[in-house]
Amino acid sequence: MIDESKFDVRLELWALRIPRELCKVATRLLNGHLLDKPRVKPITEDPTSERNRLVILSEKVQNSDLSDVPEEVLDQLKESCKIEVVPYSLTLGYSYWGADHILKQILPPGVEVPSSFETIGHIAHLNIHDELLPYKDVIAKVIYDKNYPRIQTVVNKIGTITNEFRVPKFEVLAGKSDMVTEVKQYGATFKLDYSLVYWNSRLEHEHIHLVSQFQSGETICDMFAGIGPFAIPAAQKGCIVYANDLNPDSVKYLKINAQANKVNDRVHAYNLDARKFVSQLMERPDLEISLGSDVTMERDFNNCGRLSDGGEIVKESPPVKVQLVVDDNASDENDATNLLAGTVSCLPAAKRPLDTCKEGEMNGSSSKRKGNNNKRARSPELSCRKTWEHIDHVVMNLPASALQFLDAFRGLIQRKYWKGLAPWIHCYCFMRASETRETIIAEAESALGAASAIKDPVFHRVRDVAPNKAMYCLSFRLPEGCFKEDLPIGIHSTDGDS
Ligand SMILES: C[S@@+](CC[C@H](N)C(=O)[O-])C[C@H]1O[C@@H](n2cnc3c(N)ncnc32)[C@H](O)[C@@H]1O
Repeated sequence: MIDESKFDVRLELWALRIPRELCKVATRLLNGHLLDKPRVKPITEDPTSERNRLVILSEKVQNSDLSDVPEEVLDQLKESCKIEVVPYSLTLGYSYWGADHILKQILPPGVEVPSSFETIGHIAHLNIHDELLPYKDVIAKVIYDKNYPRIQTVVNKIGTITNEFRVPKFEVLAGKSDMVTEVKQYGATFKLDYSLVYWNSRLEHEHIHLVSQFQSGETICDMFAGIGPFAIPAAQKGCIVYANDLNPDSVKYLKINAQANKVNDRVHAYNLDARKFVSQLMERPDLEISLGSDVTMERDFNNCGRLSDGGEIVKESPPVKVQLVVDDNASDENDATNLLAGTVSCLPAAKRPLDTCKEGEMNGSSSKRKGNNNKRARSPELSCRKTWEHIDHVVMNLPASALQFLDAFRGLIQRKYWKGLAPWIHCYCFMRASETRETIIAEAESALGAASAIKDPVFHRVRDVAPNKAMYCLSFRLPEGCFKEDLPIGIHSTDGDS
């Protein structure tokens, strides 16, 4: 498909034939007059003799009398050996040139050369503009050739993302059709199927920036967790994370990743709509049963269900409404399955309130621990979370609509059960040129309910996503006005009451 010989550039140069033991001396003396091309060594074998080497001179040395090299340099060289000047031909071919150079020659003049791409493990993700689509195969081939073996699959995004899982459609343009890959971020490993789940390598700094605000031992609720780029590092830091995603494939990989990073006893995975998830997590159950053993009880999960082997959500019946005390000891196996199956072990309700579950007691101080997180002993305190009593941080990374999901918090928390400060909400959103911080806050407050003024909001610019559109994170403490007792009569959470 590519005629590689078209990229050959032949250079006619001069070289010095010298005894091989003088290579070092010659290189030092001829500094500034040697061939200077990336990835090409200026000293090479002499095809006529084992005992000699050829020292290739720069293109600036144009004559065999070496008149372009200062006389004192030549004199010093001549003191060491007899100098023989020989012609030297060098061909810089397809394998020599970078993708940018080759694509510039292939593509029409004036177009932007698409030689950069997002890397997801072994996959290169291109967004080829319409005008360059006729060249998509050759572009992919060049990018593949120039980045192999690091890159083994080159894909192009087709159309715009329309599905709720935020997963683009891709066509594989070069290399193997394997979309399951592995990404490393700040010491964590993430396995994912890029054709089935959301992933954005450009958010790496943001993931770690947000997690840096969490303290070991805190409870985190991640409403749109994906495959776990907030959840896993937070758990590695010593947090207990309740992580949810509507996409069953994301939950599948979230659990795989929790296991692979040895934090599966700290990450509890759910496959629910985010509104239902927070309401089930933060609303106090009707009836508290504390049996002091692992007696299995059923719980009303309303319209949610468990993950079947095929990944669909299976509805359970009959519903029995009891308190959910999360069985963290079951988390090694499969949290989503345990919880969503409607069968949970009712462990002893926390013997101590949450705020006594301190870092050092919980896990031997994971943040200070060197090396692998899994070396800590499993602690019974991992089971002590009552999420309707306290959650420290809620992460909402679905920028296109997370603000609207804030309505899930209306009247959700009951002050009489809640312990400590209201949770921090970290709500990602887009801000267009026509919008301001004030309009974003107004939208958030409207979703939270009329009585809920957001105090001391913190805006953090994440990245520009288009010329007139930036991604932000709006952080604030859930306003007091959202507590059930303070809600004006008639305003309720949209999903928590079902
Ligand atoms: C922008 S991605 C962010 C994922 C992850 N936090 C990250 O940073 O990679 C948004 C995620 O929300 C999930 N999602 C979309 N709608 C949802 C809903 N109604 N409830 C729960 N999750 C949802 C998608 O499947 C997707 O994984």
